[in-house]
Amino acid sequence: MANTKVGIVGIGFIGSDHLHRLTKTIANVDVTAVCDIIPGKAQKELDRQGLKAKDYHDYHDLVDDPNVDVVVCTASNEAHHEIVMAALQAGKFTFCEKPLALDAKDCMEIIKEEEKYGHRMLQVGFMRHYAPEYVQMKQMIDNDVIGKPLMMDERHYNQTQPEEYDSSRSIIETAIHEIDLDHWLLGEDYKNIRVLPVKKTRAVQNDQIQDPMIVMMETTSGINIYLQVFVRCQYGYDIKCDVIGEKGVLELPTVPQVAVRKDAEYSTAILTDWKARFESAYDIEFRDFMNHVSVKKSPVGPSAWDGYIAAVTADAALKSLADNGKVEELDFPKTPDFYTEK
Ligand SMILES: NC(=O)c1ccc[n+]([C@@H]2O[C@H](COP(=O)([O-])OP(=O)(O)OC[C@H]3O[C@@H](n4cnc5c(N)ncnc54)[C@H](O)[C@@H]3O)[C@@H](O)[C@H]2O)c1
Ligand SMILES: O[C@H]1[C@H](O)[C@@H](O)[C@H](O)[C@@H](O)[C@H]1O
Repeated sequence: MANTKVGIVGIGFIGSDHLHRLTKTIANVDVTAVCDIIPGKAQKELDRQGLKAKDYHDYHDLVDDPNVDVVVCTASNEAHHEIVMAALQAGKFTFCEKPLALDAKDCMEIIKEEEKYGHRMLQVGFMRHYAPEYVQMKQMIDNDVIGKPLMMDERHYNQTQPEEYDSSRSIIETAIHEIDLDHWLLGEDYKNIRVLPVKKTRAVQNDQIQDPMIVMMETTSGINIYLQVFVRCQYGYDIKCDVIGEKGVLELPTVPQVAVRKDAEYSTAILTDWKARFESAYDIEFRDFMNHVSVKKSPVGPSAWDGYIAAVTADAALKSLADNGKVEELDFPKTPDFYTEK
């Protein structure tokens, strides 16, 4: 069988990483085209990785290229909606990094476009669904290992983010992982969300940016989730997830690192970025996505509907933050059959 031809739009940090993954780790794929809005950026990355592919500057050309079967969108958040719409309109299976779009309204437009095909065409890059440790947590919750979950205690810390990374990105780009993940882990919708502005770090010189922040969510059965988001914590990339149940606690493991005993110290390293922390999750995610779309089967990973649910919740979170932590009630439409049919 011929290799599947992939085009990648947006060759920044994760675009370069997925380019490497799709050419070196995932079998039976050819990356035939790349595109970045910044002239020369994609070509420079091709050269750095010793690869050859068509280099476009306008994503419309990549999407319409008959030598591209599948579109991977790794462009900046604000470009996702237009790129995904164009890819779907061109009839291409599409992988879009999270968030699916900037808000729920744009996600709904994507859903309407996808529904025209009568089957799923799109997967969203919520790769934690593929991380073996989260998969195990989900199985343990489903198998009642700790009884009914009562609370969750989470941390999403980045070592740093650029000056322009504002509070809204902390929600729609950072907290969106847990917003999506927790509802998948627990198998419940959210009832409400609030975002508390807390004492700010001096690591950002812009008093309009709220960093850190505390995101609190409650599910329909009353499970309370407490998530600290801190995108300039300075010390490392630190992800925590505890699920506290009636009979016990599930703890997300930290990535195993060799411990060093030396000079009267005992230490283990902390990772500094998402690339290393979730490397295997990204690999498994792409293997699964490509296994399906390469034989023209619908992808089965996180869907546009998951992207929409996360965006509705993120919209409410932004509202809460603007309103000094007011509780925002959430109400979701029933999941369309389209997204539940196997
Ligand atoms: N799943 C994850 O864990 C994960 C990790 C990192 C990033 N992401 C997501 O991936 C996306 C990219 O993040 P990044 O850190 O690589 O950002 P980045 O800024 O390094 O890269 C984005 C690239 O997209 C390009 N771009 C923007 N608009 C474009 C357009 N219209 N056409 C073509 N190229 C365009 C930019 O020039 C840039 O090179 C974001 O949406 C982010 O949320 C997801
Ligand atoms: O806050 C970052 C997250 O920790 C990563 O996992 C990526 O999603 C990245 O896009 C975000 O900026």
